[in-house]
Amino acid sequence: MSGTSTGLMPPADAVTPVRHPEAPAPGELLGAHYGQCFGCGGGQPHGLQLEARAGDGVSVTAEFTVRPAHQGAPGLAHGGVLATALDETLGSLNWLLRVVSVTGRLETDFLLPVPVDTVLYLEAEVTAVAGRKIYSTATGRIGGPDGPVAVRADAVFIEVKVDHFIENGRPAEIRAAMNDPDQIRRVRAFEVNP
Ligand SMILES: CCCCCCCC/C=C\CCCCCCCC(=O)SCCNC(=O)CCNC(=O)[C@H](O)C(C)(C)COP(=O)(O)OP(=O)(O)OC[C@H]1O[C@@H](n2cnc3c(N)ncnc32)[C@H](O)[C@@H]1OP(=O)(O)O
Repeated sequence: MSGTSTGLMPPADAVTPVRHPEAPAPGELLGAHYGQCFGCGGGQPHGLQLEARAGDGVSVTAEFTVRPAHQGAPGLAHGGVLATALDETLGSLNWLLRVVSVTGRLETDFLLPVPVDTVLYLEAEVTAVAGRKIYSTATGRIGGPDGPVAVRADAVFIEVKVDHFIENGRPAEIRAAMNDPDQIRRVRAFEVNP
């Protein structure tokens, strides 16, 4: 773990992450966890529409194409959008652990500017688990797996129950999600009785 903040250092009792036996096979597309998610949902026209695939062990890969709606400076991706791409890729590690978790801390290094039309190739892996704390790291490369690293992040995600969303989300969206069979099916991948 190369995080520089104290909260990103796994404690001494942290353990090696274990891929869930029913995790999607390496290479399998993971799909959106929520259709209206700004990071991965197909229902957000200006969203990132990031597509993640299961990797080996507790890892994922993902691709995100930078579009004009994602600009900060002329012709360049906004840093917050790039942080979102890293956050979303790290969040999709949930599918490999079969645990629901949310970002507690995300530390991002921006190493190169990322032009519009770039395909950002992302890789993320869980490095350690300590109780509810899931430590992970990610990189984003320009153009493909052998491209130069433009952004990188270290994170700690915190495991939550599905109730976290039910209790905190706006009621209208929660009701709609609970009435959507696709959404319930996705949640069942994490918990039997959401
Ligand atoms: C049918 C209904 C439909 C539902 C559909 C749902 C589908 C779901 C599927 C998949 C979802 C995946 C979504 C991924 C999306 C991409 C990722 C995001 O952007 S997530 C959004 C941004 N993040 C937040 O909004 C978190 C806001 N924060 C919180 O809610 C709380 O602070 C929370 C849950 C993180 C922790 O609160 P506590 O009260 O549960 O727990 P405490 O006791 O504070 O912390 C537990 C342990 O974690 C450490 N911790 C907490 N925050 C930390 C931090 N910031 N840095 C380091 N450690 C932290 C603490 O020190 C503690 O550690 P010690 O067990 O004592 O050793």
